This record gives sequence, C-alpha cells and structure tokens, in this order.
Amino acid sequence: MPTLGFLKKKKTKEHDPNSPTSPTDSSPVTPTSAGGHKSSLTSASANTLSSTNSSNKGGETMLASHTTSQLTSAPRSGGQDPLNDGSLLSQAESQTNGSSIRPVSTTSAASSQTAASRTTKGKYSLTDFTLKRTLGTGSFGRVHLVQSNHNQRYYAVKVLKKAQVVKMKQVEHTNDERKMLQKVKHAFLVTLWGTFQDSKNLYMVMDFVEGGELFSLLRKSQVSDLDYFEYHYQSYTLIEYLYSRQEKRFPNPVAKFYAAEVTLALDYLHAQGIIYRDLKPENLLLDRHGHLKITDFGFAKEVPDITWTLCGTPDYLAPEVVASKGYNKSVDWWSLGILIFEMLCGFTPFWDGGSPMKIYENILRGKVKYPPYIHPDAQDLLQRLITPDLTKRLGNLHGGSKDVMNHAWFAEVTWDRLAKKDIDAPYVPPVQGGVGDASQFDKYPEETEKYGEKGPDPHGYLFREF
Ligand SMILES: Nc1ncnc2c1ncn2[C@@H]1O[C@H](COP(=O)(O)OP(=O)(O)OP(=O)(O)O)[C@@H](O)[C@H]1O
Repeated sequence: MPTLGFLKKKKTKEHDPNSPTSPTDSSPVTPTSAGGHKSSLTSASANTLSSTNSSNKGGETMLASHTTSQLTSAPRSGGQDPLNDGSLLSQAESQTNGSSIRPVSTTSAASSQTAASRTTKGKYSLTDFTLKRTLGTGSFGRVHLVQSNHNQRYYAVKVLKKAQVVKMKQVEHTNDERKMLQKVKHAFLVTLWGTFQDSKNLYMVMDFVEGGELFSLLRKSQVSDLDYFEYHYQSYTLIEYLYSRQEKRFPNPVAKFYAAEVTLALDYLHAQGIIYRDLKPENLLLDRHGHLKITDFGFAKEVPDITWTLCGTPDYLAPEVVASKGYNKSVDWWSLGILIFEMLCGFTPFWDGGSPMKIYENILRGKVKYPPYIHPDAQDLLQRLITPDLTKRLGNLHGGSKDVMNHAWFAEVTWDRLAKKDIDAPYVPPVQGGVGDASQFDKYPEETEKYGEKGPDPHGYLFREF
C-alpha cells in the first residue's frame, strides 16, 4: 500500500549577482588559490582552454591525482565534539580531518569508513552555542551557523519546529533523519554530533560545511564559450552553440568528479541498508577543499527490502515512486542519473515549466532528450540509470554499485584514491581562513521566534530520542 508522503520543492532561485563569486568575476569552476591547492581538474575546468580543447576530452585528468593539502592548517569548523574544549582530540576528529581515514581498496570503499563512531562528552543544550546567521532554510527547518562556547569552533545546527513536523506528518522521517545520521560515518556525508530539544524545537548539531551548496555553484557555472567552440565547432550548428551559452552547467570532467563522490556515498549508504531518497544539488555541500558532503537525511531510511512512501523532490522522483509501486535502493541510482544530467545540462530531464503533475507525466512517459553536447559515455551511463525498467537499471543489477563505478564514463576514476580525498577537487571554495566564514551561503531573513523558551511541550513524547 502506498503511504501518503511529502514532496519537497526544488530550488529555482538564481544566483545573487552581488555575490563576490558571481559569473562576472570569474568562472566558478576556476580553482582558487585557497588552501594552497592545485586542482587535478584545473586543466579541465571551464575556462582553461589550452588543455580542455585537446587532452582532456571526457575528463582524463581524473587520472592525475595528487595528495591534497588538507591538513596544512587546523580546521576551525567542526571535526570535534562541540563540548570538547580542544584539549583532547576525539578519534572522530582525526578521521574527519582526513588525516587518518584508512586506505580503502577499489572494491570495498563502502565498508572501509564505517568503524569510527563519534565520541561526545554529553548531551548538548542551547547554552553550549552562540547562534550566528542562518545558512539555509528548507521545507521543515532552518539551519544556523553556531559557535561552540567550549571550543570556539563553528557548527551547523538544524532547527525543526515540533508543531510543524507533526502538522506535516514528518514525525517518523524526522526520527529517521536523526537515527540515520547518527549511524553513518563517511568522508562524503555530513557528521552529526548530537541532538537535543526544548519545548518547541528539535536541534541537530552537525559539522559546518563551509563551501556552500553545489546548487549555487551550478547556477554560477558557465561552460566557457571558447571551450565549447574549440570542443565542438566541427559538429555543431551555431544555433546549438548559442543556445548552450545560456545554460548553467558543468564541464564533463567537473560533473564526473562530483558524480563519482556521490557514487561512493551511495555505495556506502546502500551497504548499510540505507536509501537516501533526496539526491539533488541543493543537498550536496562543498567542504573547504571542494569535496562533497551530503546533508539532509530527512528522507533517508533503513530499508532491507522494499518501501512505498511517496517522498523526495518531483524532478528527481523515479517512475516506480511516482506510480506508487514498492521500491528500493534503485531510486537513488535513478536520482544519480537525474543529478548527472542536471550537472551536465543545467536543467533536469523531466522539468516542465508547469506543475509537478506535468513533471510526473514526463517521468512516467520516460522520454529523455539528450542535448548534443553530452559526452557519448555520459549519455550511455545516463540511459542506463534513467531507465524505468528495474531489471536494466545500473546499480540495481547483480553487480550493484560496482556496475556504476565500472562504467566507461568513470573509466579514469581511481576510486580508492577518490575515497581518501586524494584527488583534488575541481573548485576550491574561497573560504577565508575558515573561522566561521559563511560567505558561500545565500542570505536569508533571520528567525524572529526565540529559541529555548520554557512552556508546555505537547509533542515531546514523539521525539524521545532527541
Ligand atoms: N552541515 C551544514 N553545513 C552548512 N550548511 C548546511 C548544513 N546542513 C544544511 N545546510 C544548509 O541548510 C539548507 C537546508 O538544510 P536541509 O536541506 O537539511 O533542510 P530541509 O528542511 O530538509 O531542506 P529541503 O526542504 O530543501 O530539503 C541546505 O540546503 C544547506 O544550504
């Protein structure tokens, strides 16, 4: 039986033109000097014509991995229990900082990073933190930048109003979000340090991921005109070329880098029996070195077999979800296809200016128009992911996630090095010094209601684990 669910809205807002990294300044896929990095995808980035036009077609630069300089300076965001004054580093900190993530083999990246558990000093409360600005808002919550009063480090705290969660029938999802996030430990997943509640709100304390949303980077991105021309002038008409200039999309190697990191995260989650169910660029954050962290586990669920709940974001829903059939991990592989398509094209394949109903019709019809500039290997992978036939969908077959990893589009990806963040990211967010710099996030009107008020708590019994 299909369970009545909740569908989120996809962001549509365009990039703030006043932002310091707007397209008028420079292409966002141009690596910055922040952190002393030299990106391995530098030569494949949007405006680096010399290498893109010849040697890097299809993203061969993924082969050229470097040891990243992640630990040259101590990060001031997260990586440590907010109650810990810094005198004793937890095991989890050294893991999160990247210095001691154990080597993983090419075939079992999933299981290799599961061992470390977070060690915290105790239960948190509002008085442990000083609230700073809002980092983001969503369907159910608001995420604040906060500073620990104990170690002065910065964290992100997601605040959910209990009454709102109950009204929107999200009690089970919210409890699952806490449970799933507490359970997982992976380089490309956000770290949850703990949760607490007061009479009105639920709080989730996470590492502050400083580099902003992949969504914002995508909306700022532009495949360089010259790049494009050098690449395609032999086989493309001028009209197609001019059309492509309007689109906010990533060059092939850049999309491949992010897709590969997401693939590793899905591989890990599925190995834990968890479906993520809300893949989209808005939920992919960049850390200070440009590596991905998946946030928002609001729809993540431990599903050993199949489930029926209708949830997600319309553009990213698999046909078996739209059709209210039972479904499993296969939906994440479909969404990976939609994500790769959006990164390569700047729009989602079933998008329709009209209502979500139109999008659902398009999903069920299943016709995808692949723009001519998509690399043939990428198109082949997309056709195998965005397929309604579950017996054919890559990731859902006998080989599982390895089938995706072994696809030709990912041929040059050295998965074990990627899992260790040993391949430099294509774009390093210009985070200044790392001390609570939230400049990569859009500005939002601040919450007017005070947190921590005492009073009746009619819903508290529904959230005992918080
Ligand atoms: N750990 C974090 N560090 C920095 N920013 C974060 C973090 N977690 C979330 N955010 C920001 O807050 C936004 C909203 O968070 P989240 O997606 O968890 O809320 P939500 O209510 O489930 O949103 P939605 O309805 O859009 O899915 C994110 O898109 C991101 O910009």
